[in-house]
Amino acid sequence: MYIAIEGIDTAGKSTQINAVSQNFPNAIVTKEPGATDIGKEIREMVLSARAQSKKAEFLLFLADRAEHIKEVIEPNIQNKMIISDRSAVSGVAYALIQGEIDKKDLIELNHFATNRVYPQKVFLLRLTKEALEFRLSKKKLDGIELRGSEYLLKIQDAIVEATKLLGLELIEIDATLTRDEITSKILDNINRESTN
Ligand SMILES: Nc1ncnc2c1ncn2[C@@H]1O[C@H](COP(=O)(O)OP(=O)(O)OP(=O)(O)O)[C@@H](O)[C@H]1O
Ligand SMILES: Cc1cn([C@H]2C[C@H](O)[C@@H](COP(=O)(O)O)O2)c(=O)[nH]c1=O
Repeated sequence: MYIAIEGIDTAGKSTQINAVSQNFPNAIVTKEPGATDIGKEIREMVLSARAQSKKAEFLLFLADRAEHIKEVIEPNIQNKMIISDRSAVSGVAYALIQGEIDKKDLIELNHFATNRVYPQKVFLLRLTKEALEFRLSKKKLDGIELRGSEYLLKIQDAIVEATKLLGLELIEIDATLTRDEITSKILDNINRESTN
């Protein structure tokens, strides 16, 4: 099974991936951007937010995604549990908010990059404005986080739209619950699927 943990910056994705993966010792734990050699270089470029063109930024994320699908997802999707920190859903959501690329093109370009290989389940960790601002205040912000909480909250809504546009299953979880409560909700959902 290929699952993606989605959410805006500081929603608790890494925390949950660490906890959930303890229950799947053979799982492939991966992320976008930056899981492959080329992806690591792309990650540095995009997080410094140097691209003047939003289209260039989108295409860099898409190049990272194509490499990730080819190197990490496709070789493992048949027989391994894959747990990914972000996915094409983030790609579509961030680009929806930029507004420079037509929705239909966004989806088609992602189909092209991914060979239509997508997560079977997308878990969205949903933050409140207060919790987001508190968590941002506790860390050194990268170029994208410096765009601010209003921007990130729009992305959170766009994640829901992106999941629908891609036709994927979305499970929303309140990211202000305790770490253990969130982990249990994710595991219950995954296990419910595998016993059906
Ligand atoms: N359920 C929770 N309750 C309170 N704090 C939490 C919870 N989950 C994570 N945190 C804290 O919030 C901060 C961000 O968590 P984490 O790094 O897991 O988020 P992230 O979504 O991976 O962030 P980013 O996208 O910025 O890398 C950390 O300080 C973490 O300890
Ligand atoms: C996949 C993807 C990501 N982003 C943004 C989202 C975050 O601000 C960063 C990634 O940082 P993280 O610490 O790994 O969460 O990149 C984006 O704008 N477009 C994308 O396709």
